[in-house]
Amino acid sequence: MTTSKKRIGIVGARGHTGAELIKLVAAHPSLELAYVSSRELDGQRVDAQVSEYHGDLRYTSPAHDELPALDADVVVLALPNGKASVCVEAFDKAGKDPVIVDLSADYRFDSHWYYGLPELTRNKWRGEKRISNPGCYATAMQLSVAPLKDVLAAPPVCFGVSGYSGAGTTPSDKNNPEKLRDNLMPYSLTGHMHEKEASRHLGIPVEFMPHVAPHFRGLTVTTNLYLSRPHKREDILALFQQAYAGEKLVRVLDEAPWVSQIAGKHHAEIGGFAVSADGKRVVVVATLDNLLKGAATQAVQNINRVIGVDEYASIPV
Ligand SMILES: NC(=O)C1=CN([C@@H]2O[C@H](COP(=O)(O)OP(=O)(O)OC[C@H]3O[C@@H](n4cnc5c(N)ncnc54)[C@H](OP(=O)(O)O)[C@@H]3O)[C@@H](O)[C@H]2O)C=CC1
Ligand SMILES: CC(=O)N[C@@H](CCC(=O)OP(=O)(O)O)C(=O)O
Repeated sequence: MTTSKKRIGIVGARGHTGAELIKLVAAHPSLELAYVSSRELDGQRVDAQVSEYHGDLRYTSPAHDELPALDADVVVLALPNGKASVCVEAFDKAGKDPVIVDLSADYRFDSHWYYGLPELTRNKWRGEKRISNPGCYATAMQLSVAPLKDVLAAPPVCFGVSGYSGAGTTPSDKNNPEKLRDNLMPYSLTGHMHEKEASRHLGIPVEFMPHVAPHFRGLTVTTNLYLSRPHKREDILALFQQAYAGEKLVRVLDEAPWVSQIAGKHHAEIGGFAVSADGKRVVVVATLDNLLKGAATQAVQNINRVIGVDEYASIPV
C-alpha cells in the first residue's frame, strides 16, 4: 500500500523541543517520522523515550553530510544555536531541497527564509521551503505588542520569566534546579537575541529583560507600553480581540494569565490590559508554553501550511 504521508526527519530529537515534535508527529494524519537523530540516544527505541510514539523507529546519529540521503520531505533542525548552517549547506551541496524548519535563532535574521509566526506573518509566506521558527519569548513579545504598534510613544519594555526547559538540556546555571530553587535568575538584561528578533520583525525597537524561574515549562512576558494618546481599557481590549479574532492559538483574556495554566497547552494567552489613570500607559501580560507555541506547535503550524494541510492538523485546539 502506498502512503500519502510526508516523511519528516528531526535532527536533534533528544532535546525538549524534539521530544514535543515527536509527539505531534505521532498524532499527525499527514506526517510520519522518517528519522530522528541524537548522538546520545543512538540505537535506542523512540517509544522508550516518547510513549506517545508507537512504532519500531530508533534514534540514529547521521553526520550532517549524510542527512540529504535520508530522503525526508520535511527536515526540522532542533539543534543548539549555531549548528544549523552545516546541515543546510549539506542539503544545498547535495542538490536536495526538502522543507527545512529551523528551530534555532540562526536564520531569524535572514530575509531569504520565511519567519513563521503565523498569526502575524501568515500573509507574508511566498511559498518558501525554508522556515525560521520564532523564539519563545520573541513570540510572546510580538503577540503582545503588534496590536498597539501604531499608537506607541516609546519602545515597549518587556519583562520575561521562563521555565528552565527554555534553557535546553546542555547543563548550565539556567537549567540547574538546585541553583534555581527559591530563586529568580536574571540574565542577558540588554541585547538578548529575542530583543533583536522581536525588534526586527515588529519593525520597532523593543526592550527585553529575561529571567529564569524554578518551574519547568511555560513563560510569562509582562510588557509596559506607553501610548501616544489616551486609551480606554475597553478600546485596548477591543484592539486585541480584533487582532486575534478567529485565531485558534491566541486567546485574549480579560484577566492577566497565569503561567501555571499554560504548561502543556498549545496556545498563547494575552490579558491584563491594566491602564494607567491618564490612559497613556498599558500593561499587557502574555503566557505560552515555550516548548509548544514557543517552539514545536509553532513549527507544526508552519509545516502544515507548507505541505498544504489544515494549519492546525495534529494540534489540539
Ligand atoms: N527549549 C525551548 O523552550 C526552545 C528552544 N528553541 C530552540 O530550539 C533548539 C533546540 O532546543 P532544545 O530542544 O531546548 O535543546 P536541547 O538542548 O534540549 O536539545 C538539543 C538537541 O541537539 C542535539 N545536540 C546538542 N549539541 C549538538 C551538537 N553539537 N551537534 C549536534 N547535535 C547536538 C542534542 O542531542 P544529542 O546531544 O543526543 O545529539 C539534542 O537533541 C535550540 O536552537 C533552541 O534555541 C526555540 C524555542 C524554544
Ligand atoms: C530560559 C532560556 O534560557 N531561554 C532561552 C530561549 C529559548 C529559545 O527560544 O531559544 P532560541 O532563541 O535560542 O531558539 C534563552 O534565553 O536563550
